Amino acid sequence: MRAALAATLRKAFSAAETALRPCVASKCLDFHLHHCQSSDPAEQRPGSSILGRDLPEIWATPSAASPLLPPPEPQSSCVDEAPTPVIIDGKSIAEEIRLGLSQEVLRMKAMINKVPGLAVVLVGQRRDSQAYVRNKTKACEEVGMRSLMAEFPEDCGEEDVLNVVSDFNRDPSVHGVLVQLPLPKHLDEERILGAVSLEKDVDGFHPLNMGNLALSGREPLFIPCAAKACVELLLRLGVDLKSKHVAVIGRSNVVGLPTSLLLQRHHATVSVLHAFTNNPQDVTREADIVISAAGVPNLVRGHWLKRGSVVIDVGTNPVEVSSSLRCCKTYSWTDPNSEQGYYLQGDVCYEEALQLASAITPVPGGVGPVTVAMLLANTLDSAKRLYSFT
Ligand SMILES: Nc1nc(=O)c2c([nH]1)NC[C@@H]1CN(c3ccc(C(=O)N[C@@H](CCC(=O)O)C(=O)O)cc3)C=[N+]21
Repeated sequence: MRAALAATLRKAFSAAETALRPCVASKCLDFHLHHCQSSDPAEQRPGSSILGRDLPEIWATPSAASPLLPPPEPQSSCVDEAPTPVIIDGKSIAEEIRLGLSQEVLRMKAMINKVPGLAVVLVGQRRDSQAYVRNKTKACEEVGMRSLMAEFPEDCGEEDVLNVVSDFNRDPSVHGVLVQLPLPKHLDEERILGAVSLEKDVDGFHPLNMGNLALSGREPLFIPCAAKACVELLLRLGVDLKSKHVAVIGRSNVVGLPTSLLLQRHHATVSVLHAFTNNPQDVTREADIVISAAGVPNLVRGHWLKRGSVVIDVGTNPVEVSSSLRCCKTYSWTDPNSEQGYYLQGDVCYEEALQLASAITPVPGGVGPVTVAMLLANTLDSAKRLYSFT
């Protein structure tokens, strides 16, 4: 498996059109701490992490001799075949991350006899939420963590949910509390998310964690899992985010907003597109990297993409099997969800994007599994912080 991953990464280095610097696939244990080593000594400071390096904000002043207008881009006339894109294998990357986590869990158990615990609160009967929560609890058990779950019917009262959140906050065996979103309309999401203890907010959705992610020089206790997954995948691909133009489609609290903030901490140039953006395709066509988290199946079409761009599809849209939305994607009858009456469709029209992208995440099997791995990583970090275990 490791050899296959290394081969994938080697392929990524040669295929990605973006300026790639040599980077060794990070070893399991330090997977979310240290990434590419730069040849620039100024960039080799300790603390280089998923949060990005702190760099001084110094604007380059154009010299008097420099022309007012940049020279025109050389018009490429080549009509040669597009190179085969790298399909980013989120499933095996997540597996590798989980392997590192399970080793850390074992070490913690052996040294201090503690095991990280994650508590999930699920309200209602949404089939997709049930499937995600199942994935989370299964992944927890796989790495030797404890998982707890509180389930409520769709029509439960707000106080019931708040009570269980505060029970989990007080439970010393719980290090992470996650309230699965979306909540039914009658529940006050803000109030419920705000009730999760800051130290156990492994989703990173607490306003203080989100605020600290936005403010330079500050460190949140937790970074939202999907944002972390996107950046982790890009770093593993060897993409140097500094000065890359990234178009983030969507500005949700769960994905779009934290992803755009985390990318800025990596000194990427970020355009955030949303439902009120005019001609979003004009912006995405200019982007080196497109990250879509709009929740709209097939929103991103081939003509939205620049050739050689990296495409990260965070959309996991459950589409009813009977629906006619299957315009681009070859429907897979082997998808386990098809038995449940729906299958997962990304935001990106995959077949069209394959013709243009240098690297792309599939749905399923792309960002999703890595997001779950990041949740486990946050839970482990939380337990480590509580016990001052290094
Ligand atoms: N409090 C909260 N935190 C979240 O992080 C959160 C949330 N609520 N609500 C919904 C979104 C969505 N999300 C996914 C996580 C994993 C997969 C995942 O594992 N997907 C698999 C397939 C899943 C399946 O088998 O159905 C894949 O893409 O391969 C998908 C989506 C987390 N979210």
